[in-house]
Amino acid sequence: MTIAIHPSIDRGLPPAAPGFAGGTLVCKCTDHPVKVRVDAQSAHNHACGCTKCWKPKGYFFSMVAVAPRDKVTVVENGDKLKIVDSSATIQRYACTGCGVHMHGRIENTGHPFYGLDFIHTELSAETGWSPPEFAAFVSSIIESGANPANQDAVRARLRELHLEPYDCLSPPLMDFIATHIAKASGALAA
Ligand SMILES: N[C@@H](CCC(=O)N[C@@H](CSCO)C(=O)NCC(=O)O)C(=O)O
Ligand SMILES: [Zn+2]
Ligand SMILES: [Zn+2]
Repeated sequence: MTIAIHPSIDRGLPPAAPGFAGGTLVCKCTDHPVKVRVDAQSAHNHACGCTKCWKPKGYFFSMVAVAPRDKVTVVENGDKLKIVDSSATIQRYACTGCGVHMHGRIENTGHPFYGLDFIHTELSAETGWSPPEFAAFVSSIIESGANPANQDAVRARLRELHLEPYDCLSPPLMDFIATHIAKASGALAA
């Protein structure tokens, strides 16, 4: 049996559409859904196995990307949103009706990813978003209850999907984070 990763990823996603400029994320509530407009193409889309990112019920991976925070606007029913954990680096705004995370925001201006909001493009009806490029925090699915004995098979399935598995973020993103930290500490010239 094929290992399930994430419904949209298992189904297969189209490539990014040239010139694609965003869409509207809609939560799962049938009544008064929360809507968030993203006026930009997504970047760094990835499958994330961490315990914190929102994922569809029954799956161990989320699909999460980033977009500039000034391009992410709550347009309808924002009163239903609540921050899941205000002490987390990424403040995830979840719908109190259905539990879906609509966007995650970093308020620490010194953070390497400050200025970017985390979004789940599967919540949008538009097609053309950038598809996932890699799989992050794969070992972390064990923290959500995945059987450690299946990890080889999970990584093999991710590779089959052309999503190279990592246990943190991808090497370019980890290098970006380290470079930011080195410049802030003075280890590298700013
Ligand atoms: N093993 C932990 C890892 C959690 C973690 O560090 N998650 C990353 C990636 S989230 C999107 O890629 C992160 O940056 N977290 C910051 C935050 O969540 O505020 C676990 O699984 O919980
Ligand atoms: Zn909702
Ligand atoms: Zn995550």
